[in-house]
Amino acid sequence: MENNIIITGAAQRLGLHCALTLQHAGFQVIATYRSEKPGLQQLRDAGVHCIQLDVTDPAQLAGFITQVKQQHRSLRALIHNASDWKKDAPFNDAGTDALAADAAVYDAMQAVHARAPYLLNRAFTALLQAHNGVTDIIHLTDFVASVGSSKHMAYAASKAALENLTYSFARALAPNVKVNAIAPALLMFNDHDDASYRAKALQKSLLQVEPGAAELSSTVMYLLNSRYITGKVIGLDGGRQLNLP
Ligand SMILES: NC(=O)C1=CN([C@@H]2O[C@H](COP(=O)(O)OP(=O)(O)OC[C@H]3O[C@@H](n4cnc5c(N)ncnc54)[C@H](OP(=O)(O)O)[C@@H]3O)[C@@H](O)[C@H]2O)C=CC1
Ligand SMILES: Nc1nc2c(c(=O)[nH]1)N=C([C@H](O)[C@@H](O)CO)CN2
Repeated sequence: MENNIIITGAAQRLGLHCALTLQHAGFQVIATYRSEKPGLQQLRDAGVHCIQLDVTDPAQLAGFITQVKQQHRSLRALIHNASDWKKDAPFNDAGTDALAADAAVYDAMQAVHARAPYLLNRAFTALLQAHNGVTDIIHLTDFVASVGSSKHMAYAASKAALENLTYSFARALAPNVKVNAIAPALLMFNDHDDASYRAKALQKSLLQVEPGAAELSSTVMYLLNSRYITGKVIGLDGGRQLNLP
C-alpha cells in the first residue's frame, strides 16, 4: 500500500529533519525544495524522492501537481513547511518606492504561506481521500499568527491566513482527512543569529530553551498517529504566551 507523504521546503533545517524522520519511519517521502542544499544528499541517500519546486511559481506548481497525480494513486499526508521569514521593509512613507517594497513583501508572504497551501490542498484532496485510512494535512504556522509581529507584519498575517485555512479545510475534508497546524515559536536559531539575539529570544518563553528540529518531527509523528485531532493549532512555544511582565 502506498504511504506517500509530501513535505515542502524540506532541503534544510526543520523540514529536512522531518523528512528524514518520516522516511525512516517507513513512509515514502516526497520532499520538495526550492534551491539546491547540502541536505538534499542526505534525503536522496535515504531514498527520499526530491523534486525541485518554488511553490510561488504558477507553472512549477501546476507541473508538480500533474507529476504527483501521474505517479501516485493516493497520499497519506501533505505537510506545508516551505517558508520565507521576510522582515517588513523599513518604514519609509516619504519614499516613492515604499509602496512597491511593501507590496512585494506582502505578496511574497501570502504566496508562500497561504496561496500555495490553499492550491495544493485543493489539488490533492482526491489523492488524500483515496488513501486507505485516515490522512493528514499539516500546516506550519507560527506563534506570531495569534499575536502579530512589529517587524514581520506581512509574515505574521500570512501565517494567520494559513491558520484560518486549517479550520476551513478541517471542516471541509472531515472525516477522512485530518487538518491541523503546528505553531512554533523559537525551535531552531539561524546560523547568523548572534549571542545577543539568541539570549533575547530565549528569554521570551517560560522554558527558555531552543528545542531543535526533533521537537517538530515528534509532533508531526504524533499528529499522524492521532485518530481524533483535527482543526487544532498545536503550539510549540515553550509557554511563550504566559511569559507576561
Ligand atoms: N525555525 C524556527 O524556529 C521556526 C520555524 N517556524 C516555521 O517552521 C517551518 C520550518 O522552519 P525553518 O526550517 O526554520 O525554515 P527555513 O527558513 O529554513 O525555510 C525552509 C525552507 O523553505 C524554503 N522556501 C522558501 N520559500 C520557498 C518557496 N517560494 N517555494 C519553495 N520553498 C521555499 C526554503 O528554500 P530556500 O533554501 O531555497 O530559500 C527553505 O529551504 C517554517 O514554516 C517556519 O515558518 C515557525 C516558527 C519558528
Ligand atoms: N521560515 C522561517 N520562519 C521562521 C524562522 C525561520 O528561521 N525560518 N524563525 C523564526 C524564529 O525562530 C522566531 O520564532 C523566534 O525568533 C520564526 N519563523
